[in-house]
Amino acid sequence: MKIAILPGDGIGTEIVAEAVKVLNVLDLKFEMETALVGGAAYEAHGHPLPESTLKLAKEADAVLFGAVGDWKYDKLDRPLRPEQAVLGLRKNLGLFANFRPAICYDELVSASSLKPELVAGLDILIIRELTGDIYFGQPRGRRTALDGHFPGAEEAFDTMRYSRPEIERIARVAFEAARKRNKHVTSVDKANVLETFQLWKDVVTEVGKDYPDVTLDHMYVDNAAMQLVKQPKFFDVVVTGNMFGDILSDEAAMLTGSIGMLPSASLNASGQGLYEPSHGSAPDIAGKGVANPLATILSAAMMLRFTLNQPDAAGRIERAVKHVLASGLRTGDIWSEGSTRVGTREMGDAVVAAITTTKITKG
Ligand SMILES: NC(=O)C1=CN([C@@H]2O[C@H](COP(=O)(O)OP(=O)(O)OC[C@H]3O[C@@H](n4cnc5c(N)ncnc54)[C@H](O)[C@@H]3O)[C@@H](O)[C@H]2O)C=CC1
Ligand SMILES: CC(C)CC(=O)C(=O)O
Ligand SMILES: [Mg+2]
Repeated sequence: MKIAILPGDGIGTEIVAEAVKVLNVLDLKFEMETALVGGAAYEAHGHPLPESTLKLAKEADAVLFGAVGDWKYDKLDRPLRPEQAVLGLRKNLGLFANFRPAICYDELVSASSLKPELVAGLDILIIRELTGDIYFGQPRGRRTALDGHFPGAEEAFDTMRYSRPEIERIARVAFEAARKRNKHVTSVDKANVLETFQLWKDVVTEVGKDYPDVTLDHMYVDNAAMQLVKQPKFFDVVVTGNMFGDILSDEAAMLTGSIGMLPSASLNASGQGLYEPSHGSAPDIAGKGVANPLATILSAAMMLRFTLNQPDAAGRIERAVKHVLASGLRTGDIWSEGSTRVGTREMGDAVVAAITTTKITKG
């Protein structure tokens, strides 16, 4: 089992180190190879996604990714910006299906931004299409406007687009996932305004006919943003496009206590995957040793379950995380009165200790 380790920038290096530490105590044989990506790769090689990093990612069974980006790269041309590395990996590896589970652990109900009764027992799966939409659509660029409100002015444009097969395959992923859960899919769109999402809604509805056992409803994205905080437990599986999924998953993170709790898996058609926390490089706290590593550690668990076929090991990590939370340890983002504040490394150490010294064994 070969894992490409791509820590990236900012807190990426701190949180990935903790996930690697956890993987190393599982008594499994991994070959791990680390490479630069994002701003770190730009500094060293002049490109955020060097050929050697891409090759490593393609050849590995799975990629464990931290995060990329920093405000200091804001003035770089877009193709050289660190964020292009993660977009490039997603596109090159064909990672079209992004799973972002938003689970509110019992111990973190009080850390949620919502009232306890709204989030206790919360378990939502956001399935975000990851290789299409306005993030990848062509054409895009800058030009002098020929029409519109200000002809002659400089303008910028991006293109939102989805093809029928792209929608169909992500819809199937969502319905299949719902079958293993509470058999409820909410497709989030903006079909009242956008042609792209009218097609989205039509195709999801058609695919839904193959899944009569799954309840399908459709919701406009503005309403979905509201319902997520009004009655989050209405949702089971949410399927949506790249941009709406990006935004809604950060919102859903706060229902679980923190963006530092939201793992993710990005899979291609052959089950190869890139695993990363849903958050970014958090330049505001980078280097301080305070970032929450649990989203990355839980992403490593997803990697073991989804790609490396090690469900027992994945379960051990997940139970260890619960054990650590139950013992009262909290990084700053999930801290509340009465709990014990720890840093990134102590949190990783505690998960390792829970795996190695407590009764969190196989099975
Ligand atoms: N997949 C990736 O590599 C992503 C990269 N980015 C990039 O990251 C950089 C920063 O972006 P932001 O908008 O600030 O989003 P961010 O997700 O990095 O941070 C947003 C807020 O959440 C906090 N936060 C994030 N992760 C945390 C953790 N594990 N523990 C505790 N607090 C945490 C940060 O301190 C910050 O206050 C930008 O360059 C952005 O483009 C953003 C999202 C994803
Ligand atoms: C570079 C961004 C699209 C990454 C991001 O915000 C995400 O994947 O959640
Ligand atoms: Mg995001």
